[in-house]
Amino acid sequence: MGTAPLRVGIAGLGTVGAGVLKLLATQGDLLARRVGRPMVVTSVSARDRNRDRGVDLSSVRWYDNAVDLASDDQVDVVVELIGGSDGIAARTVETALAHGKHVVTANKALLAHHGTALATQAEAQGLTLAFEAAVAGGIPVIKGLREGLAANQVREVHGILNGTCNYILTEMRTTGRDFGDVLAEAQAKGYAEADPSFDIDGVDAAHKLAILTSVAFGTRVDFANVHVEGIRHISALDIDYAGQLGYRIKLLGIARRTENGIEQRVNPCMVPVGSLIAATDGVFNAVVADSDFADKVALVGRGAGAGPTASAVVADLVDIAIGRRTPTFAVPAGQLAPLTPAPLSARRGRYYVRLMVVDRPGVIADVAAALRDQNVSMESFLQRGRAPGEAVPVVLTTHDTEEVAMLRALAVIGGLDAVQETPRMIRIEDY
Ligand SMILES: NC(=O)C1=CN([C@@H]2O[C@H](COP(=O)(O)OP(=O)(O)OC[C@H]3O[C@@H](n4cnc5c(N)ncnc54)[C@H](O)[C@@H]3O)[C@@H](O)[C@H]2O)C=CC1
Ligand SMILES: N[C@@H](CC=O)C(=O)O
Ligand code: NA
Repeated sequence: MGTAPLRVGIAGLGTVGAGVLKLLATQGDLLARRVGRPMVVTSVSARDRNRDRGVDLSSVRWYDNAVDLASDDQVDVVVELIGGSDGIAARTVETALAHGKHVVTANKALLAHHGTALATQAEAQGLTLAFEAAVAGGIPVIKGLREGLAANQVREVHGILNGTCNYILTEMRTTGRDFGDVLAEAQAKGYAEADPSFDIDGVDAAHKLAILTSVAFGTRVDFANVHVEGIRHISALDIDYAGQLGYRIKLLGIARRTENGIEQRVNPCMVPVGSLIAATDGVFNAVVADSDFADKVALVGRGAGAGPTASAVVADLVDIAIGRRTPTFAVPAGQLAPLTPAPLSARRGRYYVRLMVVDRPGVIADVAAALRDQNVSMESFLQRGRAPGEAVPVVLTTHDTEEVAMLRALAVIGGLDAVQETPRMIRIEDY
């Protein structure tokens, strides 16, 4: 350590990279006072050298190839802000570690796929691999879990982990705007991934959940065992019915310890209107950890965007500058346990179902019979208006039931002549 500057190389100068440059330029004095030495950007790499990023880079070394930056001997820490699970981002991080440099990254895709291996590589050399920005943007959720809740056994972590989806669902509900329009706006604001299908298909939230699970439960990062559903099929009709029933629809990530193993899933859920999760709107994320001694702890904040994400990146740089070190995923990488996945079909809980049903006598009796045959008990039933001979929405909610029974009943219901579209099922979580 000492008072020598911490020399930072930044690979990737897009939304987050430019945000980090701006933050370091703005807060330089404050940070130097806090860590006892300056943090200096010595090298950068991006695709377009000529783009104006609002910061003078004339005295900074420029690399067309980020992998070359990763072996620059005037760099102590490589900040990887390119993105992608493989390719250039992975090679940059591996090269940096191989050259004895600490790494800070916001790249959840990379960590979800290679987190355990990279942590092993970093820890073997006494290096830091830090990623606060990778999960829930500016919210200090990794530090909160890993350091703040270090004394606890975590039972469950759940929350809103994708700002783009939450922004879309919020705008659709409050303004009635079209899905595609709102997505374009989220992209313009710098919230979405380079390929926004990662956001709307739930993959980005699943990457983050896989990382959270590892930190919370001391298991190897296991993205392959996350059940993933996105928000493409959520219609204005479902959002409206959710409101009538006293719920909001949110895309949630849930990691839960069960008697069958650890359940990891990302899917749209209905949550009660009065809950913290329901009240978390727009680009905000919320993460709730339930643990044995601390009980429930909730963190809420901006999950995407230049400023909040840069704040998390620089917080990791502060740790490196002052020599504050912890195992990458809370437990030394070599001691992370393999994850035993709990089958999602074992979930017990309530369900919302929407059917598009031809309005004719006897149909509802057939639906009710299919539910009865699987021991699924109905809690409420809604059919508004009549349109004899035409398809009308029919909505029902269930009491607690096993997912496997629900799915069997829906397979029968979906096969009825009078049911016109694939039944839509949304899990209800009483958070
Ligand atoms: N945008 C956000 O709100 C958040 C983004 N992240 C993550 O941060 C990372 C960066 O995201 P954004 O800044 O939004 O992306 P972006 O697309 O705005 O920026 C990517 C940067 O990487 C550079 N790049 C691409 N290929 C390159 C190559 N071969 N060599 C050198 N540079 C290359 C581009 O020129 C660009 O400067 C991703 O991993 C993303 O998932 C994490 C949290 C929030
Ligand atoms: N695309 C992501 C960015 C932050 O991780 C999101 O929308 O949450
Ligand atoms: Na974070």
